[in-house]
Amino acid sequence: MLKEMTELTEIGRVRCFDGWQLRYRHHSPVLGCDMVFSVYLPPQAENTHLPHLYWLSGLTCDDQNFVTKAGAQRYAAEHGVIIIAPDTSPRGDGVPDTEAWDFAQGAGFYLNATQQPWSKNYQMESYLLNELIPLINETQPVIIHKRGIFGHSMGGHGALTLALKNHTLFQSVSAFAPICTPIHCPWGQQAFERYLGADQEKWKDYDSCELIKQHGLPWPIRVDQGLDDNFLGEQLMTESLVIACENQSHKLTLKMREGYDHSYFFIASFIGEHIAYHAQQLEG
Ligand SMILES: N[C@@H](CCC(=O)N[C@@H](CS)C(=O)NCC(=O)O)C(=O)O
Repeated sequence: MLKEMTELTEIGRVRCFDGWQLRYRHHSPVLGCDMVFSVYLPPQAENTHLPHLYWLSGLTCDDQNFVTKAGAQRYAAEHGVIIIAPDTSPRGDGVPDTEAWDFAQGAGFYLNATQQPWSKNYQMESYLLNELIPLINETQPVIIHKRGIFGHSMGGHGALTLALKNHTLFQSVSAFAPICTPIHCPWGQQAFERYLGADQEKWKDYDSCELIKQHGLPWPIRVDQGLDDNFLGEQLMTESLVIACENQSHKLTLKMREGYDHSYFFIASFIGEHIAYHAQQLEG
């Protein structure tokens, strides 16, 4: 198993801000398919191990949306942080899929499915925690106790829930336009019903607002949200996160950004602030 995990094939290497934007393929025993992920190594990585961030993307994305649109490399080079961008679901002909753009391939919701036919492959939570993180620790120049996580929309939900459940594994978290309470919005309800089944009690383990009720994080949550985001009211429900944090006296730094929508133009506008935020949180 370990040997299988370490067999990485480099499929991309591009110079970027004096570092390298890399892309790898590997077989994932956890997901039962081949997976692709990207790693940005800033120039400092030539000589030393560095703090690192996992970026989780949103619906319809693979690793390339963030790599090509967010403009993160400039700031990662400035602050000396490595960024790992995984895919958003298992992939390939052998993996069950649907016609819908917001369910199945491209929409793994960073959970472990329990229902057929999804449970065989849709194990993104285990993939990230038990396979990709050990693989990165083994193969990239990362400081293993300086690990942050951030993401967008479905990936914001993933970042928040994974951080809330693993606050010794991660030391910082932030999100752009996260799905704050998937158990209450159409995207989440559709996905959780099919991945996790009808018992809504089981859904709570993947809902940031529920997890904040159960236990908070020892460090703040940082969120940016565009006020012109078409998904804000029906799908993202930022207000629920505000209330959950207020009720638990949990520190939330929320920036509502006037005029910004849900796109990567919004992410690109504030990615520098998020990377600086994580770099500071991971300092010391
Ligand atoms: N149906 C639209 C909406 C989905 C959407 O906005 N997806 C966000 C994440 S929830 C995204 O990052 N899309 C890819 C991109 O903008 O590159 C699409 O296919 O892009």
